[in-house]
Amino acid sequence: MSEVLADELPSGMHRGICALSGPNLSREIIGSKPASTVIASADVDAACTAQRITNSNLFRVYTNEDIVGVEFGGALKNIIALAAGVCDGLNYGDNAKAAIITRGLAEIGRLAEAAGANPLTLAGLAGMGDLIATCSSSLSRNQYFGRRLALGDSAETIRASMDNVAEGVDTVAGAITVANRLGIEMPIAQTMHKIIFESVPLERAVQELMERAPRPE
Ligand SMILES: NC(=O)C1=CN([C@@H]2O[C@H](COP(=O)(O)OP(=O)(O)OC[C@H]3O[C@@H](n4cnc5c(N)ncnc54)[C@H](O)[C@@H]3O)[C@@H](O)[C@H]2O)C=CC1
Ligand SMILES: O=C(CO)COP(=O)(O)O
Repeated sequence: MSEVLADELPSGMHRGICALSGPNLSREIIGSKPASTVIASADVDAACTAQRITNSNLFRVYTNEDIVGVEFGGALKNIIALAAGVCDGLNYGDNAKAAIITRGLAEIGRLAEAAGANPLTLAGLAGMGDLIATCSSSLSRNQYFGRRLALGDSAETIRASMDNVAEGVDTVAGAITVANRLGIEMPIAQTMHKIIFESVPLERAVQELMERAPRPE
């Protein structure tokens, strides 16, 4: 998103571009429940200004200079939330869900680092934090989409039935394109791509994920 803004805005405004991301399910925030987030910008002063404007006793805002890491964390976690929804919908249990979250974070980190992010950013609120919230919460639209896939609904049917956007669906294709370009393996994203865009039956796609050659963690 920051690249799109830079393309559209005059060059004098580029240094002020910030990205906000974190475990920020909007219904909880609207309900005045406490939350934390990250505002990232290559320009520390811009991030600090945005922090001053948005920080409150209910919304604790941290700054970060790694805008690439914050944006990749926010975008890619939606794909893993789709997979977490599939996992829940198939009643695979908590061990499988923890594996999806943890190995999901590993593949998000690989791609983000290859794109120039600091891997430590992905251990923070915009990475691990948002991943936990989105993969665990029944409020997540991406997780809901995954659960519906597991119930046998097609992506088109689910999309047509939703008022709002499960962003991970479109992000899957973009992430695979970037991953292929950078030579990064993203097995969970690739599995979601097979299920949503290649009509591979769900159980077969999951079996293929589990039957990949064993490797070090
Ligand atoms: N709702 C939430 O809890 C959270 C949302 N976000 C992110 O914030 C952003 C907005 O979220 P919401 O307002 O909840 O989503 P929403 O689904 O309610 O609204 C998205 C809006 O974008 C429009 N849109 C979709 N594709 C478009 C396109 N190609 N061109 C122009 N407009 C398009 C849709 O028509 C819709 O009005 C998303 O990126 C979402 O992932 C992040 C954290 C939490
Ligand atoms: O990004 C979110 C929480 O931080 C919201 O997740 P969904 O887009 O899946 O609802």
